Amino acid sequence: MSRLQAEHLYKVFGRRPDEAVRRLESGSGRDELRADGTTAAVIDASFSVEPGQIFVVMGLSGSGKSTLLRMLNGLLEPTAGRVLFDGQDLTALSARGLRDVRANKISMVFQHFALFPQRSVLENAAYGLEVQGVARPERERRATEALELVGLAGWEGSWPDELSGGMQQRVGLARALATDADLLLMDESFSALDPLIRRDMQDQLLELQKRLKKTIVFITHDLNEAMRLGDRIAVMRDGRIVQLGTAEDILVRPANDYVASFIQDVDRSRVLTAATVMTEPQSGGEADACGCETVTPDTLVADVCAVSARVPHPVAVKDASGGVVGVVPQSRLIGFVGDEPGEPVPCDSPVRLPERKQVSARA
Ligand SMILES: Nc1ncnc2c1ncn2[C@@H]1O[C@H](COP(=O)(O)OP(=O)(O)OP(=O)(O)O)[C@@H](O)[C@H]1O
Repeated sequence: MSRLQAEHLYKVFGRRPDEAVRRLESGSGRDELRADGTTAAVIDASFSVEPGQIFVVMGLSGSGKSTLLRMLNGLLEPTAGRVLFDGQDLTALSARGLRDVRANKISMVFQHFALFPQRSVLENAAYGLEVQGVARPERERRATEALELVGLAGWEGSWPDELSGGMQQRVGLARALATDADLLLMDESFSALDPLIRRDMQDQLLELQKRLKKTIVFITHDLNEAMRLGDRIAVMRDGRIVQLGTAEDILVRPANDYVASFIQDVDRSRVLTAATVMTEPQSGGEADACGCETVTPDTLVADVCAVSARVPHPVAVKDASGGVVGVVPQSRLIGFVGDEPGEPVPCDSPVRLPERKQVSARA
């Protein structure tokens, strides 16, 4: 069962929202409604998030990301549609039932760290557990563990203003992890950080995720961040999800001109993998017969290029059991960099070079 499902979610702000949904369903656009003073923030959003997945919602400012996220944790009631969490319809829960789910099963990590300045790092990390009513010794033990997970062991007694931005965000992450919630909702969590620290946090999240296997919905306006983090990505525009897929789907098969224009500046060699460029291994070929360097299907194309420069023949792609599942000839890599999917064409008028005179070694 999916951990989280959104079924035909709509959120309309303003007058007569139900009528607005009917108009949207019968083809009216967001701009038509806006002319009447109504904002369609989210229009017909459907998707599911599997346990252990990082699901990224990416879009420009005003595209509806935060509104969507707030419907996923029940902070906002959808105008139409349902949110199912482990099969349970959040939209049908009582206020109390919803509070329980939010306190115990869902954690939020915000862009602005939302730390209490007059509480220690440990108390901040334990805050979610305090809300759950967990006794002090137990919550301090779990908060200490969570701080260790995010690399902040030893900082428990410090105050938030003694920490850098990146460290403060890690306290926010520790707070979310300490509650043992199954679902983490991260709203532009790394957007306020400097680029290098941001990258560091992305790496750390991916590293933690390998161990913890949480289900994460991550909101961002940054396509590169979406591509680095997302197992699946929903691209939003003007309230609608315009494409839903893996980073590879979006890069290789953009759904429309809007998505295509978005991906123009993405360095594809740092997103796409050997699996996208490899060809069938030829039986009896060199790739599986030698001890040269090899790659795995998920090696980034940029790294395959580096290996290819060191290996005198197509690079072998091996799976976890060591079997060759494909090869990457250098011409494929050059074609990839130059965005040329075709094979080399034979030369139609080879130029004959004059034969070189043999130069005697003794001369
Ligand atoms: N409470 C509200 N009342 C009226 N309109 C709202 C409300 N909340 C959001 N909106 C409108 O809904 C649309 C989507 O807003 P939302 O904040 O969800 O977008 P976003 O993609 O998260 O943008 P940002 O990245 O700037 O936060 C915007 O046009 C916004 O002005």
